[in-house]
Amino acid sequence: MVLQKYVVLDIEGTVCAISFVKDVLFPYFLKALPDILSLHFSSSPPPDLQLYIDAFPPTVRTSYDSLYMYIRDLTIADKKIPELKALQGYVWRKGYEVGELKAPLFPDVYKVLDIWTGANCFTKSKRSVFIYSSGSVDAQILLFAHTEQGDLTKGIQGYFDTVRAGLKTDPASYVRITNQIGDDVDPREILFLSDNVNEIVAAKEAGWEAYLVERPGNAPLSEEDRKAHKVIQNFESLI
Ligand SMILES: CSCCC(=O)C(=O)COP(=O)(O)O
Repeated sequence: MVLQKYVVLDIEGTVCAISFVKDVLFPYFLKALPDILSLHFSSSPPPDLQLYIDAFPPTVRTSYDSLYMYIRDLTIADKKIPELKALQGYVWRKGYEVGELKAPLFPDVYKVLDIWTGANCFTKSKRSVFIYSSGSVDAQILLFAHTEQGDLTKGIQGYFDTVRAGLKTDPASYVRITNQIGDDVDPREILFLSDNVNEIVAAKEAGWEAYLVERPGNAPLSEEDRKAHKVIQNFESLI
């Protein structure tokens, strides 16, 4: 039996409700988008914004309307593509910094993160915690820095997104993360928690231990999923 010294957490549907992303973060982004694009097409666009916009295909960057519709449609379809995720993080930064956005993590997440990584944690309970999400690394750090219970980033050892690691449904991404966590890390020492069964399957193929997380508001799990994978409803069952 191998002890899982490392825990890798998905975000949406695992540490916070899907509704925070779909009903709060995405609408915030869509509301800000017209102003952001007007700024980009103005006579003095901010240079940092230019970099984010330049990542979109040249054919859609030709006018405000085509770029607006392209980005809006990608957001509504919840496309997990890096240029969209990077721009979303850019827009959410202001929302978090002015206090308009705060991430409501599930109560057990705060409690268990403290047990795993807090200053008072016993050696036996200690875990190194990492995040792996389709949201950009910048957006992940913002979220954990602005939770309803304050800044949790001190307890998190590292962040992975699809740019750093690859697609979450590809076993090779989990192999890349294993190597980035440390040269001598045995994949069996890593526990992955996610609400997405395809991600759990990919992580297991890379040799990780992986549990499905069932939270209120998530898509229902099939009987087959429940038979094939360990399912948890609360991180407290891990301590
Ligand atoms: C941390 S960014 C907000 C969530 C997000 O944009 C997203 O795509 C969530 O993806 P996940 O892989 O965490 O389900």
